[in-house]
Amino acid sequence: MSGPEDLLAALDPDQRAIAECLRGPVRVLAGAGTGKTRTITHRIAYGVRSGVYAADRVLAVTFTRKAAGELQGRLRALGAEGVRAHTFHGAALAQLGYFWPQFVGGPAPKVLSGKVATVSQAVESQGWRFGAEALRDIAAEIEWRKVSMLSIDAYARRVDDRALPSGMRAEQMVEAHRAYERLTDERRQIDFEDVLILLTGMLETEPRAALQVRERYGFFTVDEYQDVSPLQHALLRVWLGGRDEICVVGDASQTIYSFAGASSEHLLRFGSEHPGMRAFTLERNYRSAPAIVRAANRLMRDRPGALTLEPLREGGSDVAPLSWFGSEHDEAEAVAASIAERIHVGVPASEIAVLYRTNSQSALVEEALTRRGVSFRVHGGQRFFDRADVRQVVIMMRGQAKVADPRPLFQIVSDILRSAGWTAHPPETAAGRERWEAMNAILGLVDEMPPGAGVREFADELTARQNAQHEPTLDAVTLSAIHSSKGLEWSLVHVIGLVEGTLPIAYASDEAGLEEERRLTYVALTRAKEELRISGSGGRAGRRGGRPPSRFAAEAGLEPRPLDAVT
Ligand SMILES: Nc1ncnc2c1ncn2[C@@H]1O[C@H](COP(=O)(O)OP(=O)(O)OP(=O)(O)O)[C@@H](O)[C@H]1O
Repeated sequence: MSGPEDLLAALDPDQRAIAECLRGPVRVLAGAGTGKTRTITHRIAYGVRSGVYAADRVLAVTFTRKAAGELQGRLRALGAEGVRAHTFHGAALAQLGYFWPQFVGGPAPKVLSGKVATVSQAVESQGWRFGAEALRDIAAEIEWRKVSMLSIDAYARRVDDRALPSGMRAEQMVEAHRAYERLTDERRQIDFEDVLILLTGMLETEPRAALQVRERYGFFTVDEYQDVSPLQHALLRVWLGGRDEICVVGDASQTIYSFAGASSEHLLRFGSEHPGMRAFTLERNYRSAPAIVRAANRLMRDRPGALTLEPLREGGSDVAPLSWFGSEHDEAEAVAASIAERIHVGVPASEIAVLYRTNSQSALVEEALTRRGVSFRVHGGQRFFDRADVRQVVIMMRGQAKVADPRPLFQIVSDILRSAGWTAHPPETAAGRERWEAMNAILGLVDEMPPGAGVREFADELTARQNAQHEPTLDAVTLSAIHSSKGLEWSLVHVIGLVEGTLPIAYASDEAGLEEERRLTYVALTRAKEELRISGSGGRAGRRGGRPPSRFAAEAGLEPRPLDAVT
């Protein structure tokens, strides 16, 4: 492998200055597509390979397992193997499991996979009945209280300012919180947020535990820092224990989890918490064609903390105005037809995404794509390496690695896939197709192996990817909620449902709510590299209606032309 300096050659001067600033505190304000992930991975790899960081003392933190997997994969590719990339939750869970037997005794309590079932029982124990939606709202409210670090009494003092499910009184909501906590205590269960709360408390009160963590981790990097919650922020502070070896990167315009307690204030006020801060800004956009960057800039113009992106790429066509349809059904059909046509002319399916505000919007597009035989993958569904068929193949590959096999790697791998049911031609059904694409993606990884690699190296690569949840690219169109698309990019992006009531969503009625919807739209638009298509429809499937186009289309300069509009 080349020397550490070569790593810097892949960066522009601004990015390079950040990579070379290896000691904290460092804050990077980076607009969409300006290479912030590239910059922080190179910075970490440069620090490791130049000997400033010991790889096993570096912790890179992100918000989703997918992002952590990506980060881990990119670091590995840059020769920073031993660095850990985790979500806050993943890192906290591992530490809690480690310290609990030492400082509390016995195994750590079981973590609930979700709250709604327990909330439902808690509500029932009070003799109340609420529908499924209200139960989800109560669970979300419990989450919000915990990530905001409010005790139930402190919450009770603020409950009057909170939006509650219809028919629910403020005292009932507070009592629901108490009943939920009683139930989980009795059952010795903890939830997602408790993991962070308990670990933070333990590190604050057990100096020996704090010392161990601080010895273990000396250098912290947090990606997407604009979405840090007060609870995550508190945990980060105890991890640091007064040290300044931290680099945070984020973009206030991409804060899309305020509803769940996140706040870009931590990013914007980082300097007052870390007075020696070295501040950097990245505004050159490498990702998107200029017309896409212009639309994104227009949408965010004059918003607090917004950066103005400078398009670096040249060419590309204009972004077409909002396509407006009579119904969601017609919109889904048109989007699927256009995608099928683009694939037909050679755009890889893996470079196409359909993004939407709420998960329920994907069903019509799924149907329309299935009818056209287009493979797709719903992002946020089952994780690649959790699929039973993929797990089986990984095990078979490890078994095969134990025997000396002189055949070329491609042949060995395709034979194993065949014995797991893979065929050279795709099956017709959607489920069969999904499985086929998964097998194909494994075969595709053979091409990424260095020349001369054998089945043992391949099995090791699969295992490393499995451990890091670093998924291969599937040859399929991605369907994703905008929230889950953060950090990702595709050549062609369709943003559907740009309609008042959907984006912005109906319940975002106050200023803060609308601004969050605007940022969500900004995240969606800035995922596109070459081509961005936006659409909406006046009527809901099966219903007549007259909802107008989203205000954000006009604000981005993409309002429907009068001729396109169907009223
Ligand atoms: N110096 C560079 N030279 C060439 N391409 C670059 C450079 N920096 C970034 N890019 C490209 O720009 C795109 C965006 O980079 P990256 O994914 O790191 O951005 P990001 O800032 O994390 O984006 P976002 O915040 O929107 O998710 C990628 O395709 C990346 O390869």
